[in-house]
Amino acid sequence: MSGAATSYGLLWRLLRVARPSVGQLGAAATMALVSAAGTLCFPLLARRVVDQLAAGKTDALSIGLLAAILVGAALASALSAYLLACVGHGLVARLRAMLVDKLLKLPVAAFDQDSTGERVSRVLSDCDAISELATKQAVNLLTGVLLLSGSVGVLLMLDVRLTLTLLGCVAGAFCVVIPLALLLEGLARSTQDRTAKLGGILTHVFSEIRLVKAFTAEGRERARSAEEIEELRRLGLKASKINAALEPVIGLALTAAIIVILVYGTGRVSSGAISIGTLTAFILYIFNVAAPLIQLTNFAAELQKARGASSRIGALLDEREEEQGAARAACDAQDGTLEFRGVSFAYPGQERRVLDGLDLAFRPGTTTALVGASGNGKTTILSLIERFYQPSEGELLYGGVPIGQLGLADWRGKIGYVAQGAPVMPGSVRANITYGLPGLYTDAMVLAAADKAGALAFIEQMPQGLDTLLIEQGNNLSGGQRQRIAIARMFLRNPAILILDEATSNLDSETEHQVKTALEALMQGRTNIVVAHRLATVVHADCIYFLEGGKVSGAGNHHELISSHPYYARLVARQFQNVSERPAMHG
Ligand SMILES: Nc1ncnc2c1ncn2[C@@H]1O[C@H](COP(=O)(O)OP(=O)(O)OP(=O)(O)O)[C@@H](O)[C@H]1O
Repeated sequence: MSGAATSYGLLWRLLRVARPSVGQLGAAATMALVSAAGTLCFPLLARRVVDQLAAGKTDALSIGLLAAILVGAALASALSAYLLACVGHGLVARLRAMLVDKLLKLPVAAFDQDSTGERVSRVLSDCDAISELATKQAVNLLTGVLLLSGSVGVLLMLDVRLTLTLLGCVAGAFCVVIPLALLLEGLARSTQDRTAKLGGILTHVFSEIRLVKAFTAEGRERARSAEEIEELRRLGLKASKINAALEPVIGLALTAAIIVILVYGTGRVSSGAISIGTLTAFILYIFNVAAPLIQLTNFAAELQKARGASSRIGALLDEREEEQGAARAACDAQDGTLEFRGVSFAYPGQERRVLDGLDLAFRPGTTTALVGASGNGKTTILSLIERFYQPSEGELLYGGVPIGQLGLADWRGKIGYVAQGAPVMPGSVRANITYGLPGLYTDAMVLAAADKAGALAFIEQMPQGLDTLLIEQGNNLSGGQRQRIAIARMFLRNPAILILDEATSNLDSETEHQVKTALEALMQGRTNIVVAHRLATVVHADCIYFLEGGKVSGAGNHHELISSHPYYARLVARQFQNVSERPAMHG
């Protein structure tokens, strides 16, 4: 299939799934046709009235009819515009909801690219282009064709020579106008792309504003945006130049057409070939011919825009979704050992293996620690457990069943992950503690969980307690408070597999003790996986995996590793001698 056919096919596919209301669209088209018919009749009636006036007669009925047609056409046009807006807004809303749904179903890997934010906002605004084409432009095409063919038909009946003169004038004018209009459309598209790019850059900058300010990188960011802003200025200026030229060109062309028709037409009136009313009708029909031609030019431009938009949306809709797995439920924690068997992994699009033939076992009722210098794949192991990525080789088994065969939601429901940064979502403290949990929780249950996590005291001190709103990224909470909210969530979630990414690293010693006690209670009977940055955290683990270069270079409990793994023994000696040497782990 050719590229053009594919993009038209995509456009059609999107229109079908967005289901514009056929009833409303039909009513809008009918109203637009009524308005076009009124516009078409108006010059003919005006001709009659003018001829009557020229003959010294006044016909109240004709004048009344003329006024009624004018008002009726205007009302029908307004109603059509309103109905089209209704259809358009509904269509955009459905397309956007569909895209958001799709985005939520994409795997984590789809969001690893740098331009994700820009792509998402671009695609969401692309919906407008599809809606514009399906509603306003489709009806414009219909009325445009009707008005143009109707007008030309009527004019030919009135006077063939004058009609050909008129068409020649209008065609000449459009030879200049159409290229300018298409150029303008291209510029509008480039402007949209650049605006989306600038939006992407600024979203990044402001979500990491602390980093920018801490490193006094305002100048660098200003320069980065300045490039886009300058390009937008250049595009805007170009568009303004064309716009500035376009209006006078259209004005001049129409005036020239009127003059030609007047000069030529007056001669025809003098010779008695046509009446003065017919000449008036001709002048009025100039607009009936010019307006649809402008509409058709717009339609061509909007069609190009919608094709571009639909190919971007189509590409997103065709992206592979996260595998949901079979409906098979995961087994219970008691018999569910989580195993990595010969697991290797390279991030999508990269050759380097971050994990290389790993064999790991995480047993129920035990705590397993992952230890290793920074960048050795600890977080990657957690991502594979969460099924954010698929292993390149080997498999993960739970209770002997490959985890890919388990229902994804069921599987993730078994895991509780307390991430290092403990991100929070915008919303109340209550909404954050119960985030993603099915069922209803009473305040008493939420507060009991907060109490166990050592979060009760600071929640009670907040102005609205559980109803206090946490702003974006939880900036009105300290790191330790965010972590305790995340831990409280775990108490309610009650997961079979508990992943702690050094969950107590952000707490002061008093709270740390409190949370550790609570965590110990929480960890009872679960499969606990701890990513440790401080060796003190792993001393009591049942098993420690020491990761180096994507492989396990040592496994065993603390004492076993001290005797079998010289590097581990050296780190322990150094860290327990001098706590300040902790960063050695992050070598
Ligand atoms: N989304 C990604 N795309 C490509 N490479 C990645 C991605 N995430 C991590 N990596 C790379 O994979 C390697 C392992 O990263 P990982 O985050 O698993 O290490 P880590 O042991 O958890 O480090 P740390 O202790 O600093 O958190 C690193 O070299 C990192 O650059």
